Amino acid sequence: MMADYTVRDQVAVIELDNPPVNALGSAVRAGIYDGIRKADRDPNIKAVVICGKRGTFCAGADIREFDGGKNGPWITDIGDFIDNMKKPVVAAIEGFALGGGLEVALFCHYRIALKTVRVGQPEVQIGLLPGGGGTIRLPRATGLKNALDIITTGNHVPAEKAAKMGIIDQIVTGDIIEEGIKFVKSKCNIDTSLVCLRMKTVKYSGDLDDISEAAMTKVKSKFKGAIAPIVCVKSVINSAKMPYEKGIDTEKEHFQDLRHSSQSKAMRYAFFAERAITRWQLPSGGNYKTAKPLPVKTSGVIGAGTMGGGIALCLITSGIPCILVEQNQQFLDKGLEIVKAQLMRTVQLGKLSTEQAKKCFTMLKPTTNIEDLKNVDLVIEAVYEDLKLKREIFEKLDRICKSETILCTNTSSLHIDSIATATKRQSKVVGTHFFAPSYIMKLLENIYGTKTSAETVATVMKLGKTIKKVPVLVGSCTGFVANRMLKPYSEEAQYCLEEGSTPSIVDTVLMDFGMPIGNFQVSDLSGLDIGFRIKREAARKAGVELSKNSRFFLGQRNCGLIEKLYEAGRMGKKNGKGWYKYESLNGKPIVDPEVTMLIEEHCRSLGIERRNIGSQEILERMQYAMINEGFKILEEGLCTMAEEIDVIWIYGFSWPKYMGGPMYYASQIGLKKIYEKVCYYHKTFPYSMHWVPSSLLAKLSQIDLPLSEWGDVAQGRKLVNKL
Ligand SMILES: CCCCCCC[C@H](O)CC(=O)SCCNC(=O)CCNC(=O)[C@H](O)C(C)(C)COP(=O)([O-])OP(=O)([O-])OC[C@H]1O[C@@H](n2cnc3c(N)ncnc32)[C@H](O)[C@@H]1OP(=O)([O-])[O-]
Ligand SMILES: NC(=O)c1ccc[n+]([C@@H]2O[C@H](COP(=O)([O-])OP(=O)(O)OC[C@H]3O[C@@H](n4cnc5c(N)ncnc54)[C@H](O)[C@@H]3O)[C@@H](O)[C@H]2O)c1
Repeated sequence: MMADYTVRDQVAVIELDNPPVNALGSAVRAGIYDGIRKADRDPNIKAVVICGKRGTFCAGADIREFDGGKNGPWITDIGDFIDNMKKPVVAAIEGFALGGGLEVALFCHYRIALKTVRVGQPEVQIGLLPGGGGTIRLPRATGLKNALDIITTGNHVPAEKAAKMGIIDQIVTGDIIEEGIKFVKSKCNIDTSLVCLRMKTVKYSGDLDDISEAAMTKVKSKFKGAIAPIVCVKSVINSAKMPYEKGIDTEKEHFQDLRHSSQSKAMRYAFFAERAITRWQLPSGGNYKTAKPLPVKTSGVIGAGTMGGGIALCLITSGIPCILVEQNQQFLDKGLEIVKAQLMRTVQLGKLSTEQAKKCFTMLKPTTNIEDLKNVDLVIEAVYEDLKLKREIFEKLDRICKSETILCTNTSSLHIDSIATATKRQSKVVGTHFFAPSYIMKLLENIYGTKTSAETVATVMKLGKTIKKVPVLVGSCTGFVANRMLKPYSEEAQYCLEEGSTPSIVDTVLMDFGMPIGNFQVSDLSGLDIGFRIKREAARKAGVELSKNSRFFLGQRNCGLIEKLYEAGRMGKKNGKGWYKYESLNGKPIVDPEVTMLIEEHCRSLGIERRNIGSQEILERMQYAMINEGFKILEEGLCTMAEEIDVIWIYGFSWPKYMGGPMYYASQIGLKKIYEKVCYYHKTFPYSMHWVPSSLLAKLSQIDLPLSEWGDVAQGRKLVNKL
């Protein structure tokens, strides 16, 4: 049994024991169920304490069991039994009480917790609803409003707040089991039916239908396309509408439906993918197990522009003092204003108090003297994307900084070695690629160079977690993984325009698929000048003319629309006109007939016949081109597992988690079909290199292997028979 049963001072102590987080698998549920029945039967037992081993109560149901058919008692059987017990039962909580863990605690007559505890119902984040009575009992403990908020967001609630909300009865200090025993013994003479949540009514104010409608509207706009939040709202509302038993039965039906839904399966995949990517390894052999991160107690950021200011903010809000270096006072003042404004916004959103924000700001030391960085543990460079400038800065840093300092670059495209070779400490140079807006976006693409040490990688992987990002380790190539995959995706979008589509049609197709924002809206946000400059730089490097009227550029298919829009002064949202027009800086994109005319004129001048392109074709071309690139990335060993690519798309480009990421999506469509389509488009568009089929994709399309093994095949760790 995975729950220990001991007796102390006439109190039965049931300790959940399932490493590492006491997940509530079938054996644990059986252990609790047997334990409470044993305690109830035993006349020498006066009360029961339920708690967890290893400093934590329980992180909920064992997610790995959801795909299989393991049985054991249903979780609410435990609740039904406790509800009828005369002996008081207390949940003594330390660490986490999440999902089914909180539900077990809500079955108990009382809940006590250490101050450091966090409780929550995070099921919605894996496409589920609380299926162990959470949607019916939590509203009875804390009222409808709080329960709706906790259950539809999945956010953790700290113990003291949970106590104010009525979820926790008492905050305690000291040994949690001792405290539990002391607490529950003081309740032995109480009529348990009076404190049992089943017997309580759900508190709310206003009209139930209005509350339901408002909650539905909120989740539909906040979690577009996701089913689970909608079902969560329905079930929580049921707690006030239906008798207890009916609410519980309906909740169980909803839970089973969601458990088998494609959305929940994808989100469960994403949950484990996020954890799998922490087990990184370098081609040179170092890995997450053997390498020890260096402490980062102080930091520096160079460049307080779009990215640097946000990066500095990530550091200081995580308690790491930061020296922010700019080239002159004017740029520094401008950068500081942006940092201040972002901090204010954080306060407005309730994420930091004014005092906390003030304290953070004191951790920022602005300067125009790069020499001030001499003693910091780690520096992140975020100056213009200019190799010569970056090399100069790294050469300087190498001279100035203590020998242990790790030097990071936020370059979005340059090879790490091309920067690292400016120093005599290549093992300590690494890419830390943040995504705009750098304070908000969760992805941190960490890039190793040929000589980057495992210790350096371990340090930036740990730093990523410390600053609340999702760090993913990748190898170095032009654009790294995220931007390299984005390129064919965006290029196909532009080709669709010149073949007959429009920005709003393409964007609508993508948003209907589940992307929060379309390709051309993103392009307007980043600024069309960026795309234009990248092409101009490529042309300069190759020593050729950038010709907007040529259908070929560097031997490949070319679409000159960006150049034409740029030339027409359309920079994107920043000047109110790009692929769309905007009435204000915060305005919504509006279809602009001028752009439609510009596209049509572009086609006329190049003799391109326009046609109707269906949404399926738009989706396939953008996504399959990018997925094909993903397989090439795996093949080249720049990622070691397909999960890394999916996490990059979820956190870098907001790919809907309920679709699992592009590689997972490919696995659901079937690699045979993807490969055939890639071959078809390659034949149709022979001048787009991104349609050259990946040989790994070709190989995998002939065998049926789970996604978790694609990286092994790519790297030769798993040999597959030649077909
Ligand atoms: C069929 C019968 C159903 C009964 C009905 C149940 C109804 C219920 O309402 C449904 C649920 O509870 S749904 C559940 C609702 N609960 C949640 O969604 C909570 C999910 N968990 C979390 O949010 C985080 O893990 C914590 C915040 C707990 C710890 O964070 P941290 O300190 O950064 O640690 P970390 O790195 O994150 O995890 C360490 C290791 O533990 C692993 N593992 C963790 N939880 C697991 C689980 N529930 N399961 C399995 N494994 C779980 C994790 O994979 C990793 O191992 P790996 O080998 O490396 O992959
Ligand atoms: N903007 C994005 O969306 C984005 C996303 C990811 C990565 N990046 C990368 O981040 C880096 C910075 O980009 P950005 O958009 O923040 O640029 P930016 O132009 O907004 O900011 C660059 C800043 O660097 C400062 N700077 C230039 N030379 C300096 C020097 N010698 N010493 C100190 N400061 C100096 C400039 O004054 C400017 O404030 C680039 O490498 C870019 O490729 C940008």
